[in-house]
Amino acid sequence: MITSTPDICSEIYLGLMSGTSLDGIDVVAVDFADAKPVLLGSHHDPFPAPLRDKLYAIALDQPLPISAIGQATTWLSECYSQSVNTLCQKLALQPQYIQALGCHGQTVHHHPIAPYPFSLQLNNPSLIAAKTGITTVADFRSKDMAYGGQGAPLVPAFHQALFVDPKQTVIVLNIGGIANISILDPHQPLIGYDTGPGNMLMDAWIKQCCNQPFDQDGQWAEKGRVIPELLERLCQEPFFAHPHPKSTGRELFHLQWLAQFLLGNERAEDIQATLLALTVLSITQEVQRYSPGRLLVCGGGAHNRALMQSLQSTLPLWQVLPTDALGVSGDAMEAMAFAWLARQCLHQQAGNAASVTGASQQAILGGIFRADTHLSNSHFTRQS
Ligand SMILES: Nc1ncnc2c1ncn2[C@@H]1O[C@H](COP(=O)(O)OP(=O)(O)OP(=O)(O)O)[C@@H](O)[C@H]1O
Ligand SMILES: CC(=O)N[C@H]1[C@@H]2OC[C@@H](O2)[C@@H](O)[C@@H]1O[C@H](C)C(=O)O
Repeated sequence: MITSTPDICSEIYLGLMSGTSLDGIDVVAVDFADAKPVLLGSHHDPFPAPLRDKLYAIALDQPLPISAIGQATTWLSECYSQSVNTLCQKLALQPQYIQALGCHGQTVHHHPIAPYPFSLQLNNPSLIAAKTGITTVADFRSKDMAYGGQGAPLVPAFHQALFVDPKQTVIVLNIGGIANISILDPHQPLIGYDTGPGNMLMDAWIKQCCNQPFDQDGQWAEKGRVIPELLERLCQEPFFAHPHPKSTGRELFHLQWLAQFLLGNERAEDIQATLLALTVLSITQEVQRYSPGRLLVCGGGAHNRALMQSLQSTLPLWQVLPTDALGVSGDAMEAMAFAWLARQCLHQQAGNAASVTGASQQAILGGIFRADTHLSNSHFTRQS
């Protein structure tokens, strides 16, 4: 809870992220008045199951009428607005005290290397501005791609602002649906890239085999044994050997991708153990390229005990810690980054790190969709 009412010149921004895991909506309120951003509060809403199914179908290219995509976008944006309004009510925060909301949208397709590259996030920021009364910043990836960048990952610059340490290498590892790393070497330009699957394949496999949304603490994976030949086949995927800058998504790492490597006689829990090993190996082979220091883990995968133990035992020279140990919530990290990116946009500062995405230059990211609360006759009341 906020203990005092902020003044109208506040530095309070909201950030909203719904990531590639498709588990739901994270919204945060952040105060940037001091050198270190302060998380004022957060809220999570799972997606309604039928919306989640629609978003999956769109992301997996299942045949759907275009109207279904339009409707899903409106539905999703109504859910986003509801989550924002719930957080504001929880914190007793009025829209006029909030500078802006940074709303990432829902990635359904990401094709940074293509004849006409694009990264598609479903989002209706005009609707969100209308329903929340908060100026909404959206479409963060397109400008970076217009300059030839990958459009992802965008969080490394925020990781750098939070965690750079003049005395040692710090790598920030986000384990969401996809895993990505930010390499914070005090003597080198910022680097960051996606390493491959985070939880995405493990989630999909346990959903198919056990109808569970995810493998709690990696317990099911721990019941299985890694199949070395399968792991080796999975590691042949060219994405893993590709040099950075690079980024990926559900369009590459899905169950059909996995199916092509299966012989059909494997035990289901052994496959899960092998998928966990793939996540660990694809991360650690990248981390080991850099001089040892601290590996700070955020995203939902930081809750997976088996995954965290395997990371630490594979990287004995590294200190593996959740970012929470340094006072920054790993569950709120990505949404906080989009609050920061919204602020960068309003302050006309760069949001991308060209050394990360490969863009030809830094750029102000995002489009601004203004709230209408200052217009006459708009006694703004939030709509649900
Ligand atoms: N206790 C737990 N044990 C194992 N896995 C967990 C646990 N808690 C969360 N997870 C994993 O974290 C996932 C959600 O992570 P997160 O919210 O970081 O994803 P995201 O924001 O969608 O991803 P991305 O970073 O790709 O955008 C869940 O789908 C699940 O796989
Ligand atoms: C296209 C897209 O949505 N990519 C996500 C995804 O989820 C994790 C990883 O892949 C990262 O590259 C990115 O998200 C974070 C927020 C980023 O841009 O840094």
